[in-house]
Amino acid sequence: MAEKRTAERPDHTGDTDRTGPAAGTAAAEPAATEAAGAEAGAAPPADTAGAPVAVRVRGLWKRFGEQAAVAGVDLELPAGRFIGLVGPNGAGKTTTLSMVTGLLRPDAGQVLIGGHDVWADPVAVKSRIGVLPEGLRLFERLSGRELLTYLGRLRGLPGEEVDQRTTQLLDVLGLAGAQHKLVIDYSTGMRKKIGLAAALLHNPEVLFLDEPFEGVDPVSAQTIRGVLERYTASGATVVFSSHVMELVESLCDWVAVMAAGRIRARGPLAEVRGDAPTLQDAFLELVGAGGHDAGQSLDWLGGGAR
Ligand SMILES: Nc1ncnc2c1ncn2[C@@H]1O[C@H](COP(=O)(O)OP(=O)(O)OP(=O)(O)O)[C@@H](O)[C@H]1O
Repeated sequence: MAEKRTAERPDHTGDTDRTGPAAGTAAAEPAATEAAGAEAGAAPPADTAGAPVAVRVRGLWKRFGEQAAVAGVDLELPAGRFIGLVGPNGAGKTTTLSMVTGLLRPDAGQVLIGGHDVWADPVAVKSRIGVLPEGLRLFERLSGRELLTYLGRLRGLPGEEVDQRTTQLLDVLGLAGAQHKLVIDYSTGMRKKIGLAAALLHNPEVLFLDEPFEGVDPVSAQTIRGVLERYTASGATVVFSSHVMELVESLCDWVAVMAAGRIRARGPLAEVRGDAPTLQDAFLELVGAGGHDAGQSLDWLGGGAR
């Protein structure tokens, strides 16, 4: 299916950062046939309609063997928004976020955050972003407080400031009672919350969260929501991936829908949803799941003859 809306958008004249692939990007451009099938070579998208851009992605590719996990992603994410990256299993969300945050080197393409190239200028980028990746690895033998203190000092924050922010974050996220417990003994939800605290500690401009609500109870989810809403209200940007459409619909004001390594639609939530009653319906239509066999072929499953 063609991209849903961006073609109608006016060109973004303030977009001066669109240079070719960075010197720091690793491999050569993918084969011309593949690039032609995606967006490479086409005019870059004008996603943000003149709004300040927090993250600019150009021609991003990643292959694993024969498979193109990310197949020519061009994307501009507007600053100060709550942005949802949604897509079915295996769509390429994690691979994209890993490349955007400097955790995985792309085969081709460029990512700019605050105008800095993620691969050519990693220190400048890493001071501006916070990341809560999928399968977060933590220093398990530190307590929650020790972990935050250590990471805060690594970020170059003064000790007193780290202490104060650590106390506040532990308190707001409901971890004050567990601050002296070793991280290895934290539950899944507690790990998400300490990971979020670590990602927020240096007050980044852009926060990337891969499935931040997975394993988090409803009370904690509400707390996290509050923290993130306050954060975006101050002009910062949140980019998060999720499968839970209701959550994306209730939290995000801007979404990008990804399937088979490509962006299928992007823009303000209401525009991407279009005439569909819910984002879930729009999503199913966009990713072509409408005619999918929802288990009817499993006629042996359930009651009756065994
Ligand atoms: N390290 C890897 N080696 C080989 N294939 C990989 C690797 N990482 C991802 N892939 C493949 O790339 C594709 C995209 O995976 P990715 O994890 O980015 O998708 P996703 O949209 O985050 O999926 P999910 O919602 O299920 O987490 C998948 O087909 C996956 O099997």
